This record gives sequence, structure tokens and C-alpha cells, in this order.
Amino acid sequence: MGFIMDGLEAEAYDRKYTARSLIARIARYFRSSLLLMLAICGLLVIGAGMDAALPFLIARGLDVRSSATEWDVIMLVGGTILATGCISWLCMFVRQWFTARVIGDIVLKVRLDVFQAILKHDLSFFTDHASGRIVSRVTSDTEDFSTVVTLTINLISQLLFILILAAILMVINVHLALIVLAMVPLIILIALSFRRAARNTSQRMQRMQARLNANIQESISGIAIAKNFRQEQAIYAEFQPINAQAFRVGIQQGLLFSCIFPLLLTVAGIGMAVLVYVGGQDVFARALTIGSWLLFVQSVNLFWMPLTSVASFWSQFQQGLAASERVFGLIDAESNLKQSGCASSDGLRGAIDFKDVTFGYSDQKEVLSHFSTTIRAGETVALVGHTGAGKSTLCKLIARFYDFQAGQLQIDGQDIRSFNLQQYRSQLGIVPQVPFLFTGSIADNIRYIRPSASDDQVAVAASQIGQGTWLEALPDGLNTLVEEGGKNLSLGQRQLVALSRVLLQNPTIILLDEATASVDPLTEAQIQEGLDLILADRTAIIIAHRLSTIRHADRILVLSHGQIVQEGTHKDLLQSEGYYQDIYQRYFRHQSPSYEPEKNLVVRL
Ligand SMILES: Nc1ncnc2c1ncn2[C@@H]1O[C@H](COP(=O)(O)OP(=O)(O)OP(=O)(O)O)[C@@H](O)[C@H]1O
Repeated sequence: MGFIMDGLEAEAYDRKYTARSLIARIARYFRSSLLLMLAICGLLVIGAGMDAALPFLIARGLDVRSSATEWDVIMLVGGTILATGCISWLCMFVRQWFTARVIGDIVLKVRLDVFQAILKHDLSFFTDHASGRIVSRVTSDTEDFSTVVTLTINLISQLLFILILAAILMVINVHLALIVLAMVPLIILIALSFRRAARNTSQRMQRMQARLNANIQESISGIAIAKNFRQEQAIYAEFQPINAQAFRVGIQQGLLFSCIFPLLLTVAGIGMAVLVYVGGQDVFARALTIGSWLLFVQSVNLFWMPLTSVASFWSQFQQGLAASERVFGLIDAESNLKQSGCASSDGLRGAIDFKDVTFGYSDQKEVLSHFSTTIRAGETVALVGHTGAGKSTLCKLIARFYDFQAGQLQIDGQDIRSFNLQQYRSQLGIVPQVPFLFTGSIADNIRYIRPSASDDQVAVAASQIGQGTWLEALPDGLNTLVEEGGKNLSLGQRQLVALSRVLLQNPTIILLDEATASVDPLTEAQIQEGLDLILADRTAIIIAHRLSTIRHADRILVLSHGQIVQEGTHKDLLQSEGYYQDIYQRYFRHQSPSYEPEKNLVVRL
């Protein structure tokens, strides 16, 4: 079992629901389709009535033989078959059409609910869970969810059919009908015994699907790197065992599902043999006519089919329930962010105060331990430090992407948790190292945070960054179409779009992760001008990678292992020996225009 369960464990946010609570919740989705459902039930009754009554009507038609001509009998029986066949076909057609509509409506609503729930989650949710697995819940699990709907409708139709047939069997022969009905509990018992196993294998299959999706998605998103390092074979090798596991899980599920039907048919076959035997004896004893015996056997045949499919329905129904459990688990997953209020953040000035803050991404490791610092409103603070020092973490806490475990983080003297989150975030201008651009025009991307901004406002913002000369290099200026993620633009151009976006947004606090990759000197100058413009009069926390930024910063915080080890201006820090000097020598010195490589020193600070 080890191999087959590898990587198929429940996600942290998965929950166990009872079948009853799942069904009650699924039923809520049916509410708005109530009229259609009633129409479907009506059509089911008529259709099932027609199918079940057919042998009965034929038999009765044949019974009128004595008083009518043969031609009359043929016309009567033929007409009955045609009429019931047409009505049954029409009912089935309209029913299928309505059913497709109900299923479509429900899947539509469930997908919207799941997607909305996903969007509400904070960043930690997306870093903790593979995106492929999340995608799988929105796509294939909601699809499986719809099997509950299809099966429920089928179940109702089969049950109606069984009830009508049971009544007909009773009319034909009570004694034989009771023998048939005595076997029903046995069939139901067999079906129920498959219930748990069916739910478990279905759940495993759905997790498998999610694992497969996650692996493929990760491979495709990292394909550029993989190709760069010629890792195609390694990706293939990683995919192979996962695919093999999917094969095994699929076989296991197939085996279980294919056992149930033959088993039920065996029981039905034994039942039929008993009936033929007992019925035959009744015929010999003249307690039953041959015609009625034949009609009975025919009707019992019709009776077994829906009964066995109702019984096997239960195992497939479990597949739908397992999917709905995963879907509801995602909808109900609680946010890691705990808000203490919903205060307005209008008129924020942007003073930031870390007081004894302790934070770790997991319980095992603290990234910040009793961290304290105060950033004045309007101050530009550059964060420097080795990789993993905690620079991005500080920005993520200010952006409220994560909750800290202890201490206080205050904005303008108020607990960060007490602000209306949406409103607070709208006051933050976040510029990542490699800005992500969405498909659409450059103008659409600039107005992304302020969709109401007019074309003129967008044009003004873009022209203020680097005096707008960067737009001339774009084939269609602001109307240039951006491809997925911005891949048809250079890194420098993407940064200029991101800076225009922030300028248009006009935030109170800027969180900027400077790009490490160098751009050409002209773009570099345009970016610097843009930065000077957007940083003026705003609080800015910059993860600095450029010498010019740290030189212009009001204060530099030097971080090491989540602690401030030095702070001050560039000049002050260079004059005192310590960590900053080391970092400067290693990372920043070479960017100085006064750097003389042959002497390996900066001639002027
Ligand atoms: N999502 C995460 N889950 C778990 N640990 C994380 C996560 N993000 C960062 N860390 C850990 O937190 C510590 C601080 O990371 P952080 O990204 O803040 O460093 P940094 O100073 O910004 O580094 P860099 O300059 O390389 O970006 C590191 O040990 C890192 O491994």
C-alpha cells in the first residue's frame, strides 16, 4: 500500500464530513433548479410508467383475442407499443435535456464558489499548496461533483420504475412477487458493503489526479529552466513513477467498481432461478396460467435491471461524495490571517512599527525573533543582507500576506490586524523583482489596480516614468499587447510598466524588491528617474540591489538571520567596520562609477 499512497495524503485544509451533511449541502445547490427538478420528476414518472406498463399492456392486449379479429389485436398491440415507445422517448429526451441544464447550473455555481474561496486566501495558502492541486479541485473535482447530480436524477428514475414494477408484479401474482421482494434487502446489503471501499478508492483517485496535475503544471511552468539545464530527462523520470502510480490507483478503482455489478447480477440470477422453479410448480399445480407465469418472468427481468443499477449506484455515488468533500473542504478552508477589526485605513500616513515581532513560516523555524524597528512616515528604508536574512519576510508581513505569531506590528500606531484588509492593501504599492504582467495592453496593465483610470491618466503616469521615452521602443506604444506573464517585454520594460502602475495607484507605502538582473544603462536611468518620482513623500521599504538606491535611502537596515545587525546611512555605515562593509565590498562596490577594477577599490565613496 506504501507506493500506492505516496503523495496522496490529505491536504492540511481537508476535512471529514458525514455523508448526511454532504448531501444536505449538495441539496442546497439544487434549490434554484427546483422547478426543473420537478419537471424532471414528472417526466420520470411518465417515462417509467410507460416502460413498466408495456409488458402488462401487451399481455392484456393479447387477452382480448377472443372478442376481436386478429387484425384488431395486431393493431391494438402494435399501436400500444408505438404510443408507449413515443411517449417514453419524448420523456427521456426532454428529461436528458433538463438534466444537462440542472447539472450545468450546479457545476457553474460550485466552480464560482470554489474559485471565490481560493481568491480569498492569503499568500501562505498558495505557497503551502501546489497550484496544480488547487487547479484540480476547481476543474476535475467539480466535474466529479456533478456525478452526484446525475446519479441522483437517475436514482429517482430507477426507484420510480422499481415501485411501478413492484405494483405490477403484485397484481400478476402476490406469492411470487413476495419472493422477489424478499431478495431486495440482500441486494441492498451487498451494495452498502461496498460503500466505504468505494469512497476510499474514489478519494485516492481524485488525490492522484491532483498530484498528476501538480507535477505537470510545475514541469511546464519551469520548462525554460529545465531546458536551459537540459533536465528534460529528469522531468520525464520524475513523471514516470507518478504516472505509474496513477495507473495502479486507476486499476484498483476499476477492479472494485467492476466487482459490484457481476456480484449483484449473480444474486439476481439465483433469484430468477428460484422464481422459475416455484412459478413452474404453480403452473403444474394449475395455480397459475402459463401466460401469467411468462408475463411475471418478463416483468421480473425488467425489475432486476433498475434494482441492480440502484445498488451499484451507491458505489459511484461515493465517488461524487468524495469529490464534494474535497470541494467543500477547499471552500471551508480557513484563512491563516486573523483580523481583529475592520477599521478604515483612509488617510494613512505610513509610519510602520515592528514591536518585538516573532514570525516563522512554520512552527519548526523562526525567521524573525523579537524583531523591532520603527520606520517614519515618508522615510525610505533600504534592506540589505545576505540571502535568507529575512528581507522579503519583513515586506510580506507589512503587506499582510502572513500573520506573525507574537509581538505587534503597527501602522500609524494602530494594530495592522485592525484595518480593513482590502482597503489597507490598496494603500500599498508592491513592485516585485520580476513584475508579472497580465495578458492585455500595456495601458490595461498600468490601470490594473485602478480600473477606473481614464486613458489620459494612464498616459500621464506612463509619460512621467523615464519621461515616457520607453514607450517609443514599444511597437504600439501603450496599446502594445502583452503576452502571457509579459514574456514579449524585456525585464526593464516590465519594471517601467510596474512603476507606472504604482504611480497611477498613488499608494501610501511602497514595498519594492529591486531586480537583481542588470538592464541597459538607458533603461537603468529611466528606472532611477521613475523611482525618484514614486518614492518622493512616501514610506518606502526597498530590498535593495543597486548602489544608487542604498545611497539615496534615508536609512539602511542591515539584516542577518532575521535581526538588524547595523543601521544608518550609507556614509555612516561605511565608516564603521562591520557587516555592512563586508556586504558593500562583496555586492555593491562594483556598481560604483568610482570603482577602479585594476586597483580593486573605490576611489571616492
Ligand atoms: N514560503 C516560505 N515557507 C517557508 N520558509 C520560507 C518561505 N519564504 C522564505 N522562507 C525562509 O525564511 C527565511 C527568510 O527568507 P526571506 O525570503 O525573507 O529572505 P531574503 O532576505 O528576502 O532572501 P533573498 O535575498 O534571497 O530573497 C529563509 O530561511 C527562507 O528559507
